[in-house]
Amino acid sequence: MSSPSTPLWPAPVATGPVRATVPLPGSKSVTNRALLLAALADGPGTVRLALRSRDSDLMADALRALGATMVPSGESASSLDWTITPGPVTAGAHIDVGLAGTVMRFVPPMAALADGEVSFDGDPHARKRPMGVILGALRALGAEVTGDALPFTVRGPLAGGEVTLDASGSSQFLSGLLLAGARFPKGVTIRHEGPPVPSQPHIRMTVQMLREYGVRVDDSERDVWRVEPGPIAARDFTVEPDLSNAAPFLSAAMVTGGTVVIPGWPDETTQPGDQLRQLLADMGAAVERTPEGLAVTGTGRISGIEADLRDVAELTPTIAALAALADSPSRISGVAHIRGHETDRLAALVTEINRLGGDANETEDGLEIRPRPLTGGVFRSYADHRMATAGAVIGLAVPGIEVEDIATTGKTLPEFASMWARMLEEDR
Ligand SMILES: O=C(O)C1=C[C@@H](OP(=O)(O)O)[C@@H](O)[C@H](O)C1
Ligand SMILES: C=C(OP(=O)(O)O)C(=O)O
Repeated sequence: MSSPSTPLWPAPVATGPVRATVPLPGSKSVTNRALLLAALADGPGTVRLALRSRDSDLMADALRALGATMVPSGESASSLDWTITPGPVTAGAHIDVGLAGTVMRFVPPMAALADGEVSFDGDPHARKRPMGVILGALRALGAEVTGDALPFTVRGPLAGGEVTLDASGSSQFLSGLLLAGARFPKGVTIRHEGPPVPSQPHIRMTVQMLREYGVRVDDSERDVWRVEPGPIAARDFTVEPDLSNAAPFLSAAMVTGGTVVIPGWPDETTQPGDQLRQLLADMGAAVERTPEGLAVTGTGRISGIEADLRDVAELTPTIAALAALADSPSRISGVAHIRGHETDRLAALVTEINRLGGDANETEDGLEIRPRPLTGGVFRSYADHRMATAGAVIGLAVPGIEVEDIATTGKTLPEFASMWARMLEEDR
């Protein structure tokens, strides 16, 4: 059970319909791509409104260790601007990836540009996250790599060229190779062979951002991506709000029958969190773009959902939390690979929902969740930010929920607990 090192957070129960406007800091996925592209660019550039969180700090530290000069300015609790001056990618560093998929999958291909060894390790659970596919690809492209999981070392330089891999375990295997690929002497051509690649919007995010940084990318053939060798153009880049982190706040509107507005919701975006507009509507919310931002209004009743979440896998914990509070059964499919996320999310969600008296089970590639009254108790987070926020969502409606280690939300949203409290106090 819990120990003093993982304190319990009494999840606040909503006393009425939530009415709040919740500005969100920058997207983790966009921030960490932009920082890396800026560090590989052909001159100094800026990344504005970057997320400030554990995952983005780890990325900044890694880029510094590999030779980039990273100067922060305009810092607030959860946001800052970076001025980044690239340098030659240097060997000899040890990189701590924490539990960040974007650091453990995006940085090794960049490290393979160095003329010498770079070593990697991370949190205990990071050693369990799948790495073999991308490390095998780096070997095939000419780098020397020890190990198939963390800890490992990468020794470049590599030539680049063509590689075939199975990215069904994580879209990040593709994104990592594509992001640094323009700097490989031969560029990179990646052919995916295997079951469908998850989190496709994140691959589109990678391709679009590469193009915005002046890189030529051909994604015209299904399951094949080609990045031409050439410079990455330095630029001034501004990060969008994190739409996946909007999920628990918008869920609060659904659970309490209130309204939550997220300012700055982009008209067009590659972020998978944009699909919350449809998913929450399917579960019974009214979703509206207003001049103030995206407004989600709930009725207090939540409909169960049948959804393939393969493209938006990182939303699964929040959707499962809503499903546990719904008045009809839910079936979530397409997300077998989230067993390799921050924790085995399918096992964790079933264990925690059922511990509260719920009725959930794993399927081969997802979850089934049937309505049942829940009771208070400990909701474990497994060092997973999205498990912690899922517990907070359930706690709005179920008295006595105590979320273990709410500070783990610092992975992508260090201010979560105070933002949650402010949302519940606010009355627009
Ligand atoms: O590239 C990215 O920024 C991400 C890709 C996805 O990974 P998977 O493809 O492993 O699901 C997503 O779940 C993760 O939160 C962020
Ligand atoms: C899967 C996630 O993160 P990571 O970038 O560590 O893979 C997530 O944020 O839900």
